[in-house]
Amino acid sequence: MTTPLICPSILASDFAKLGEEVRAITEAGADWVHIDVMDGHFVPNITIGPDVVKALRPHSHLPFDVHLMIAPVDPYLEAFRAAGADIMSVHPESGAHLHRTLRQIRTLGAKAGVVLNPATPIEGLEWIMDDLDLILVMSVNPGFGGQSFIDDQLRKIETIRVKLDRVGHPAILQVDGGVNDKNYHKCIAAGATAMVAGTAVFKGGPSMYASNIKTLKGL
Ligand SMILES: O=C(CO)[C@H](O)[C@H](O)COP(=O)(O)O
Ligand SMILES: [Fe+2]
Repeated sequence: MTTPLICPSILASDFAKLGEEVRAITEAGADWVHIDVMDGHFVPNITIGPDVVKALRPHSHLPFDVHLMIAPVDPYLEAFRAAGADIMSVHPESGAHLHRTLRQIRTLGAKAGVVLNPATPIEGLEWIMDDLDLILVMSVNPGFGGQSFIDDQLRKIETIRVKLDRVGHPAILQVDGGVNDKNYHKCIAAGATAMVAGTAVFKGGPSMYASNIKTLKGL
């Protein structure tokens, strides 16, 4: 079994100390920094904009994995890329032309990800495979941290894993929402290669980050 990438979601960090928190997870062995961008319209919560991403950029050399939960998303891609986003993941529901959006992300020099909500079917993936670096399966409905993992989504991960392997597609298969020390191994067994975790990484404060990350890696 391969060791998954751990992508702590800073949504669960102390927002009064964001720079410190990003440095702390970087030193604790995180692979990517997952940044949840919410607009209070596509999802019922408001979080981080490009200026905050830009301010955080000097605090870590790790890839910034920016999960865009905003609609429309297209007008903001350039700003997030300029602010330091390395991976930008979008929901099909956040714009009329997903294919164009994914191409635009790559044209900007970032890796392109598509995010599937719990109710979003996987059938549409077939037509965007050539334009994808990452597929993110949401194991909660997006909008908030600290929700419970929806077990059904393991079947979605498994199905996508089979499809990727069948054609040798190199996309990263990421899971986001409610990932913890009780279910991480199920995500890995289903074929996920990257796991987002907010609550499970930040619980216990900075002295726990390294051991929390190690646990999720199965080490
Ligand atoms: O995209 C998200 C919510 O929309 C977050 O990345 C996710 O909820 C992570 O937090 P937790 O691990 O606490 O569930
Ligand atoms: Fe997320």
